[in-house]
Amino acid sequence: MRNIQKITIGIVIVTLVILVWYHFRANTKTYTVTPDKFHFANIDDSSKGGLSSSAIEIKDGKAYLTCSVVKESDYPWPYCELEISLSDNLIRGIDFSDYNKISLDIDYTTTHANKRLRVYIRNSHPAYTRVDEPTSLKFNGIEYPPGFGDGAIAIALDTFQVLTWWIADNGISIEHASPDFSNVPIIEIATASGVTEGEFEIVVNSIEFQGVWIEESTMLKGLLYTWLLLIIGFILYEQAKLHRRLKQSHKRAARLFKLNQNLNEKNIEFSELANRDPLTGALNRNAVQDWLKKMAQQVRWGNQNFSALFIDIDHFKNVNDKYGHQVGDDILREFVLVISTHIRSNDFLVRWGGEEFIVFFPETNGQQAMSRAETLRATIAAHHWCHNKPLTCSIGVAQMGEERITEMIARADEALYKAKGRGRNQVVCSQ
Ligand SMILES: Nc1nc2c(ncn2[C@@H]2O[C@H](COP(=O)(O)OP(=O)(O)OP(=O)(O)O)[C@@H](O)[C@H]2O)c(=O)[nH]1
Repeated sequence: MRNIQKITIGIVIVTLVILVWYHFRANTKTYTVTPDKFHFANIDDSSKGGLSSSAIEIKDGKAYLTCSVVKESDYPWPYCELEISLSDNLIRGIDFSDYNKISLDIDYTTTHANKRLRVYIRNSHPAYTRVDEPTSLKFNGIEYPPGFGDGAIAIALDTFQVLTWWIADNGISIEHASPDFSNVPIIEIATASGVTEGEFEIVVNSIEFQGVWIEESTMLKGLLYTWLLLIIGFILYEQAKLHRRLKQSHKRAARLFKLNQNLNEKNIEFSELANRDPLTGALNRNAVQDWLKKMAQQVRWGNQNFSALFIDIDHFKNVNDKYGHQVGDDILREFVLVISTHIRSNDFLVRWGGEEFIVFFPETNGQQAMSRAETLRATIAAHHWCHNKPLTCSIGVAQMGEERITEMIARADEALYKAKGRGRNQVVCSQ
C-alpha cells in the first residue's frame, strides 16, 4: 500500500475517533466545588447591624443553610448567604475561564414570595482587588429560581453579568467591566435582592463547573486544517511524483535516442564492413552485385560500353614465401592503394579473391580499357614497393557484349590466364 493511502486511512480513523469521542461527551471536563475541599460559611446582615440570623450545617457532602431574615433594623438590605472560599486570600483564586457552565443542584425553600437566589462568582484582579476589601472582588452575578428537588441546573457562564453598582462604586474601566472567571477566590449564594423578611433554607447538593477540553469549533477547525494539509500534501506528492516520472522518461528517451544513434552508426559500420574486404578495404563481390546487374541492363539496352580488368599479382606466392605473410598483406594493401589512386571515381575496384582483383570501367569500350590497363600495369611495375623489390601484375581485359556479367568476367579471366602464359607483366584483351 502506498504511504499516502496509509496516511489517509490513518487520518480517517483519527477523525472518526475524535467525532465519536466528541459525540459521547468524553470531551467534557468538570471541576466540583464541595464542602470537603473548600470552606463553606454562612453570612448575614447581623455583621452589618442587621437583625437577620443564620446557621450552617455540613452533612454528607452537602451544605444546609437556614436563615431568618428580619427587616426591622437600620440596615436597608437584609440578607443571608452561603459563602464558599476557594482560597485563603482574596488575591489568588481558581481559574474557571476554560469552563463555560456552572451546574448548581440547590434545593431552596422559603416563606418569601421571591423564590430566586443570587449567585455571585467573585473574581480577583490586581486592577481592582484590594487585599483587605472583599467588596473589591468583581461581582459576576445572576439570579435564578433553583426550585426544590429539581436537580442540577446548568447555567452558562456567559449569562452572568457584572453588577453595575460595583462598576460605578469602584470606578472600574471598560476593559474590566465584563464578566471574568480567570481568578475566583469566592462563590456566594445569597437570598434574592428584594427579600425583606422570611424563613429560608438553602441546601447545596452540588456545585460543578463544566467545560470542554477542546471547543467544538476548534476541533472542527483542527480536522479541517488536517484534511486541507493532507490534500495539499497529496497534491504536492503527486506533482513531485509526476515530475520525477517525467524526468525519468526524458532520461529514458535520451538514452534510447543515444542507443538508436549508436545502433545506426553500428549499422552503417556493419553494412560498410559487409561490403568491404577487411584486409585491404577494397570492395568485395557483394558490394557490386546490384550495381553490376544495373550495368548489364544498360549495356543490353545499348546505353553504354562496359569493360572489366582481371588483375593478378605475379608470383605472389614467392613474395609470401620470401618475406612472410605479413609483408604479403602489406603489399596487398599497397596494391589496392596504388590501383585506387589511378582509376576514376565511378570505376570500381573489387577484391575478387586472394591476390586477384577486378576493376570495372563503366562508359569504357575494350580499346579504352586496354589502354587504361596498360597504364595500370606500367604503374604497378614502376611502383616502389614496401619490400624494396619490383612487383608486376598480369591483366586480362574484356568488354561486355551480349552476355551475362559472369561470362564477361570469365572471358577476362581467360585473357589473364593468357597473359600469365605469355610470360606475365602484360595485358591481354579477350576477343
Ligand atoms: N599474404 C597474403 N597472401 C595471400 C592472400 N590471399 C592469397 N594469398 C597468397 O597468394 C598466393 C597465390 O599464389 P598462386 O595462385 O600460386 O600464384 P602466384 O604465386 O601469384 O603465381 P602466379 O599467379 O602464377 O603468377 C598464395 O601463396 C596465397 O597464399 C592474402 O590475403 N594475404
